[in-house]
Amino acid sequence: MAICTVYTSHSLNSTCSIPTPTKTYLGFNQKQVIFFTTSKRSNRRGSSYSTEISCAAEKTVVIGLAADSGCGKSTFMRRLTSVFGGAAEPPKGGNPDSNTLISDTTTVICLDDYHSLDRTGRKVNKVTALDPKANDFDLMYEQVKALKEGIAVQKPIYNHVSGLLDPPELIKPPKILVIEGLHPMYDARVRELLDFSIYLDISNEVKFAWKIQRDMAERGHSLESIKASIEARKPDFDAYIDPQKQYADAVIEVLPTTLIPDDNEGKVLRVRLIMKEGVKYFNPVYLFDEGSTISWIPCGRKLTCSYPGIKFNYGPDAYYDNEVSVLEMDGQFDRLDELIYVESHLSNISTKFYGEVTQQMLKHADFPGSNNGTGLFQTIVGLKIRDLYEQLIASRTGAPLEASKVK
Ligand SMILES: Nc1ncnc2c1ncn2[C@@H]1O[C@H](COP(=O)(O)OP(=O)(O)OP(=O)(O)O)[C@@H](O)[C@H]1O
Ligand SMILES: O=C(CO)[C@H](O)[C@H](O)COP(=O)(O)O
Repeated sequence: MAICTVYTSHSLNSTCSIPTPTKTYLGFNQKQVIFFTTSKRSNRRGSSYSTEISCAAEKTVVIGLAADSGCGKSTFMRRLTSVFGGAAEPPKGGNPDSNTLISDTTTVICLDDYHSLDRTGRKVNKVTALDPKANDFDLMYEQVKALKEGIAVQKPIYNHVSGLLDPPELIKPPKILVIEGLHPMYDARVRELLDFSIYLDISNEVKFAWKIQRDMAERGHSLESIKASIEARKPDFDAYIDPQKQYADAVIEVLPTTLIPDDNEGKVLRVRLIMKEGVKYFNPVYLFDEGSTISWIPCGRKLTCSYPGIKFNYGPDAYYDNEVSVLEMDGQFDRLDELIYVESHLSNISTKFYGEVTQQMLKHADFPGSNNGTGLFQTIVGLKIRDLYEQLIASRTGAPLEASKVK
């Protein structure tokens, strides 16, 4: 049983399309839809959005994932949705260029959809997509808030193929809403709505290597144009995107290896999982002994390590003004099945059975980063998010948590 709020018809105003609750009842079934209505308002592009009202009892859990373009958000999302099971697909029968991915449990929306200026508009106004002036944070806030409260929204679509703003698509409140893109933690109001936040912090050297790999090899761009595009984005990236990492509950930092002196290939990576202490329902992962400082080279008899080997570090640290735990992996795995050896030395990884991390990594061995810390830490963060979701839901319904967790 849960508390449901009944919404009745309401007068519209120009800034808010969410009706005012009038009565609160105790004891409705969690999923019961109490009332349905439609509200309309105009946005600055002249479209109208309708709002569907459902019972707000089972509130959506909202996760924010921030990173620059081409920094592995889609790959991370594929790992995350896989942890929850079921395939993630674009809305059925909708715009073929939709950026949304829906699975049984999760809906991933791309914040590019809140660009208020299309490609031409940005060119005319001489702003990049990273500039807040090119994005509608009021609408982002209203819609994420509505979804969190169990209210469906008509979300705009930014079409990356045409560079235009397409007609909106209906997004229903999922169990877990992931908002991924350039600015999930930029606007304080949106930030407040997040139950958990992640920042993918890819160093310039590595970003460049990944961009070359994708945009040169797969999209036929020239080296000069890739360099120019990174340089053109850098000032706005530094001003508006990078500072968001201070707010993240978990940061996955990707740096060049230190195992190969003066490495400039960017293939072997040093990856750091920076986990904020004191976040409700999130217990940082640790290696061997919680709170200690550990350095571990696991290349003994149980793990095949070719040059330059693998090195783990773990320990407490400070990040911005926050107390954090940092787990670091430098190097790459030769054999993914042997990851179980590393997994068995990690604690608080929120698996439901022994070897679940290794199983997930083997399942997606073809995803970028599966042989190094990017894949490992993305998988672990996915499991932590599942755990956080289950704890949050249990706390709301008062149901006991299942006792099947291994770690
Ligand atoms: N962990 C990784 N290791 C190596 N390369 C990676 C990794 N993650 C991503 N890449 C490279 O970066 C490219 C972009 O990855 P992905 O599509 O996941 O990023 P994105 O942030 O969603 O990009 P965009 O915002 O441009 O759609 C991949 O095609 C791949 O070449
Ligand atoms: O930083 C980005 C987010 O992924 C894109 O550059 C932005 O969305 C603009 O997209 P496009 O280049 O397709 O017009």
